[in-house]
Amino acid sequence: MKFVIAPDSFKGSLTAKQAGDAMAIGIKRVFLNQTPEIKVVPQADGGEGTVQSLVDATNGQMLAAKVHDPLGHPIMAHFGVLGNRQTAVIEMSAASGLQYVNYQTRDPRLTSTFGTGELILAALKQDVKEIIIGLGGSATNDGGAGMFQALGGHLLDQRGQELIHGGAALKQLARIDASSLNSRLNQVKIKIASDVTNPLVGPQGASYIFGPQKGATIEIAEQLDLALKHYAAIIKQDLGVEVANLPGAGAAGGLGAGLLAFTAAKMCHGIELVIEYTGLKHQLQQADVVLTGEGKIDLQTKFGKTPFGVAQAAKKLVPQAPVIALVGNIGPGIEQIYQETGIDAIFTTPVGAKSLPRALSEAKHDISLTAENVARLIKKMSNFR
Ligand SMILES: O=C(O)[C@H](O)CO
Repeated sequence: MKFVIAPDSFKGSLTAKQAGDAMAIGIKRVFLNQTPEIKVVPQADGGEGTVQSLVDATNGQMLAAKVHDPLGHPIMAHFGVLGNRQTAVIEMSAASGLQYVNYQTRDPRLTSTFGTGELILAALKQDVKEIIIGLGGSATNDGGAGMFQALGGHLLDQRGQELIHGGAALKQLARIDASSLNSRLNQVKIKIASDVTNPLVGPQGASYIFGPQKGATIEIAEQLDLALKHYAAIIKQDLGVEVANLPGAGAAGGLGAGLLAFTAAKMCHGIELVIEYTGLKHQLQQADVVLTGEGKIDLQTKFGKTPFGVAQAAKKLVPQAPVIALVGNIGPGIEQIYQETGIDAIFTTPVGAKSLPRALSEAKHDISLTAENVARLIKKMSNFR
């Protein structure tokens, strides 16, 4: 019997690999003497945990770089180099994420993706041939302007002065000078693993939809949207690239647009990239049971989150194998999840009623126990066949 275990991380408690290993422990307890084949293939969808999952799944390496946070303070941020040594993987939030600001300091008019550009420079120094950049969880709304400046580009106002950092300053942009952009950028492929498909501007754009979680009031969101519209117009004028309405351009405060405008980046679905780079499809061959999971499953899952991607791949390759999701919590819309994702059964893992901190600290034990129960059922059922 072959089990393929391909979960996302359980945010706040376990990495995807730790969650997968916990499931494997539970299964082994049941199939003690039969040594089933168990493949743990950690997954992610481009959001938080993507670097760790890809590094774990490929026996890669985590590296640290000194960069600047969204407000310009020096920090150490991590990125990964995959086992093939050809591919670097970055989460923009490692340098420019919401975790670096608080209620008092958050201000998307001022925060910058400069640190993400510095992380890209650190990845370029590793002599890789491609860079995967995960977008999402940002504290920024600068359209990737800071990233461009860190990479050697210049954003100039009417007087030829460099723009200061932050989304609000984009309103002053008069000219883009990409002549001194780091030349290594032309030699690498850049793939964007985006968490959303929103455009850069307009009612569904970066400022109105994601600005509020970064501290924007309605007035500030309006100001930032106008600044991004102006930025997109200058990008079109100087570089001939139309970014305003591209799907995903509004991800991570418009960093999607910046990457598409200033580099030859390709926009991809996060989970599809991760499935490809972790070799999940190969591992799924001959699988009898597929286990996946995440911290919370809900309606958003069907918009490309990890269990959805895993279930879709499994249904194509091994349609007879049940796909079972072990999750920390189930949100609304479970019927739709069953109908539209290909997941056959969902089990919550916390054992008994407990507080969130306890559920998080006991996650490993509880996930093993739930996997053990699933395995007991599978074993019994397989005896009937
Ligand atoms: O960072 C953000 O703005 C959101 O996660 C959407 O990408």
